[in-house]
Amino acid sequence: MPGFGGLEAPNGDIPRHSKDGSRDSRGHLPSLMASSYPIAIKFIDVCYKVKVQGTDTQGSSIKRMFTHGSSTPSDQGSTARNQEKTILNNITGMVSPGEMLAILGPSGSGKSTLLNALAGRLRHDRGNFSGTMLANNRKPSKQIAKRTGFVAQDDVLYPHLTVRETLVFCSLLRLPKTLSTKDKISVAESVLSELGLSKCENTIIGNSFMRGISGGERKRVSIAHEMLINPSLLILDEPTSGLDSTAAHRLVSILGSLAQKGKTIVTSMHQPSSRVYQLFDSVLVLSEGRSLYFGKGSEAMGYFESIGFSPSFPMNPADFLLDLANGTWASTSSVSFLLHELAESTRMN
Ligand SMILES: Nc1ncnc2c1ncn2[C@@H]1O[C@H](COP(=O)(O)OP(=O)(O)OP(=O)(O)O)[C@@H](O)[C@H]1O
Repeated sequence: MPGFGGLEAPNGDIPRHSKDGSRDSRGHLPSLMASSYPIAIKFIDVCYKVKVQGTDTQGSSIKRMFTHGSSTPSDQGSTARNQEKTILNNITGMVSPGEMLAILGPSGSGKSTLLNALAGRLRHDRGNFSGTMLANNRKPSKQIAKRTGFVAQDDVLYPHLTVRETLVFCSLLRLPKTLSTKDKISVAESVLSELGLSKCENTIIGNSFMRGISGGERKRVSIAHEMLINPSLLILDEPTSGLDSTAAHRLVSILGSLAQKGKTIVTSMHQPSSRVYQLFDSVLVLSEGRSLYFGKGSEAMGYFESIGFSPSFPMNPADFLLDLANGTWASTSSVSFLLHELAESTRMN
């Protein structure tokens, strides 16, 4: 298990790009990919509940639509009432600089909600958030938010621009005025090559009507877009969705190399291959908003075996964990049974 100590942030507000655009002894801009401000994240007992509207009689609101509001005898007495839905239920974990944490779980298990919570993007007016969220052992500040890059599931890119134009345009808009135009362009070029986009730099982004770059390249452009501001914490929601396993492996390898440069990477993933799974330092497995496992990816199978859950033939660990989270692994492995076993083993340790 990763230690819970976390790195202390350096004192003061260290700029991500030096304000005067100063260069090192060889005349280069400061390294863009190395993190000058490491961020360690801890989240403890995170809960998120939302109010959803329910009715006493199932389907009565739909029936009312078809009967133009006139109530049927069976509807009489049914009233709309607010029910509370728990989307995240006591989720605890941490990730340090230099590490990649993968959040795994079936569709609807709460992965995106947790990522939004970690990025400070949860709408508090839409739900009730509780728990502790710490960045470098303190309440996340605005400085942390500025150093956080978020790559959403659905990217928004201009289809008519080429890859290079996209990144240069974004660099000119997002980087500080104190950097010269030439330096901003060189930042864009450096990110472009770091993410392996040089081959397609002059191809348009495209969309469903105009053929452009491939799906994998598109995902890398979205990541590059965030990398321009040299974030210390990079959060990605399903960056490999729609990619084949080779492209997914390539993309996650790039994320791994960013982590090795001191960045903190948190990513959700739907169905990683075993090759991709090996690249994760730690994994958090969610099932219906509850945590089934948090720890080193390499120790997950051994852990489940120790409490009586192991596949009868060699399996991709990610597939096995997803089967557990879905409750489809074996007849006795319903999620509630598994959670009961986990609770028992925690109580005994
Ligand atoms: N504001 C909200 N109001 C009501 N339900 C919500 C709200 N936000 C999320 N949910 C529900 O919470 C559950 C978790 O959603 P979330 O998007 O976090 O899941 P996910 O694991 O990321 O799913 P996917 O892999 O399909 O993207 C879903 O059932 C979703 O419908």
